[in-house]
Amino acid sequence: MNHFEYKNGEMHVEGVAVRELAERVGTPLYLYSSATLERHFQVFSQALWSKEALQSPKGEAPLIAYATKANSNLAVLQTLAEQGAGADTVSEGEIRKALMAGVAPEKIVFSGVGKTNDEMAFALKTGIYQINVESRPELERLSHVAGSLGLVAPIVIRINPGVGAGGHSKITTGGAKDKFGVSAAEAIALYGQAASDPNIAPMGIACHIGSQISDLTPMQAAFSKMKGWVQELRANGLSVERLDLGGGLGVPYFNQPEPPSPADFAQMVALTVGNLGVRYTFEPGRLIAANAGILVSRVIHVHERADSGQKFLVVDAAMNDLIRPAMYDAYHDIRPVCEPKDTKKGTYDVVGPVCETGDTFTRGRDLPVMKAGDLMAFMSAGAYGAVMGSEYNSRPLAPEVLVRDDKWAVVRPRPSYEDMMNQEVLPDWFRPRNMRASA
Ligand SMILES: Cc1ncc(COP(=O)(O)O)c(C=O)c1O
Ligand SMILES: N[C@@H](CCCC[NH3+])C(=O)O
Repeated sequence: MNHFEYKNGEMHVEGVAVRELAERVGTPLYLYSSATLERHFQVFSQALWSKEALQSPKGEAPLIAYATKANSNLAVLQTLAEQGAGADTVSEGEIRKALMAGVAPEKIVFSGVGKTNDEMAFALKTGIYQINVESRPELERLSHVAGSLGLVAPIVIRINPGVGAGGHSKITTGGAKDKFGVSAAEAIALYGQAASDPNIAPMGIACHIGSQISDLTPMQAAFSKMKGWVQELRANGLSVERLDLGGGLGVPYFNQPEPPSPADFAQMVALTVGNLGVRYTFEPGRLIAANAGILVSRVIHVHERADSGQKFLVVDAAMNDLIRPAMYDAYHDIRPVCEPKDTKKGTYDVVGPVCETGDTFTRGRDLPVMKAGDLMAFMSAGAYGAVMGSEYNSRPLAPEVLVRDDKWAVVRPRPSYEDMMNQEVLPDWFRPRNMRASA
């Protein structure tokens, strides 16, 4: 069931008309469907939870740690926490948000190549499930931090399997030259070192090879290498209780290769690494959030070049609201909020007001004919949308609205210009003496 549908010619999110929300809250704005978030989490989790080969020896189901970075709005996190989601986090801020949303510490994973000592200390004191260690200096610092707190750090070591995959080179993480994780040989040496360190409890290994992966082949290749390394560690007399296989499964962005379903993914995982005597962790982000959200924008005007006839649809959303097209040449389907009666199409470059040519959502796209004031939606914008927003060009961050059935709530308001500027004022004492208010 799709929760973004046209009813009486108008796009609705669940039971709420998008036009009405745009009028009440103003544009640009992000809209999320609770039902879609819940459904995506359940479909993915059930696919993995239903596989007997993926139960741990103690009978635990895999931990599904939602990759908070995809959309860390607290209301979104809370919605997912209520479904049983854990959280894959990459900063103290994300750990704090996950906790505030009600995710239990024992369901929180902390990844990232540059955790600071303070962040490590916070994670340890919180008692999270595991820290995914990505390098030797990190392991050494973690040992020191844990020792000084009198705590033992539960870790897995992130291996860079040398198999990169994903929708763009900037989001491929498992290639041998990518910054994430250590080589298998180094991981095996580090694991041994960790096992003899009283401040560290090595629990297993982790990998995550990229994002927007539309083919199971590279995942299968990486996972089967991971299985080999679990066996190698055990052959060295080391205990391995956990295997974290990351996230990365792609979503159907309109006009792109259809990615494998969660059921196909679960089947591949069970066949490749099932029954390994470990507890599994998965870290889906985009899969849960991307198609649960849209960015709604209004056409400011249509600029038609007099000489060439090139038409620019100038809209009030910009690259500061949704950076994916500028950063990864990403494709987002664009739909009118109100279905036009006329089936005529126009060919448009859709651009925002920001002073960069990169602030172009698409070039030469055939869309229904649009005019100033019309509303349109960038589809599949629930993941890596609002979270990557900035105030570039002094534009306030777009507000976020969560819908459930026929109810809605602003779950992050648009900041006022005063809020935006309050922090940036030059203190009086800093100014030349003769220019101070007190002078
Ligand atoms: C370690 C880790 N886990 C999970 C994810 C989530 O990826 P995705 O949103 O593609 O599922 C990422 C992002 O690529 C990541 O770096
Ligand atoms: N921000 C990226 C995904 C990054 C994945 C996180 N490691 C995107 O919008 O596609």
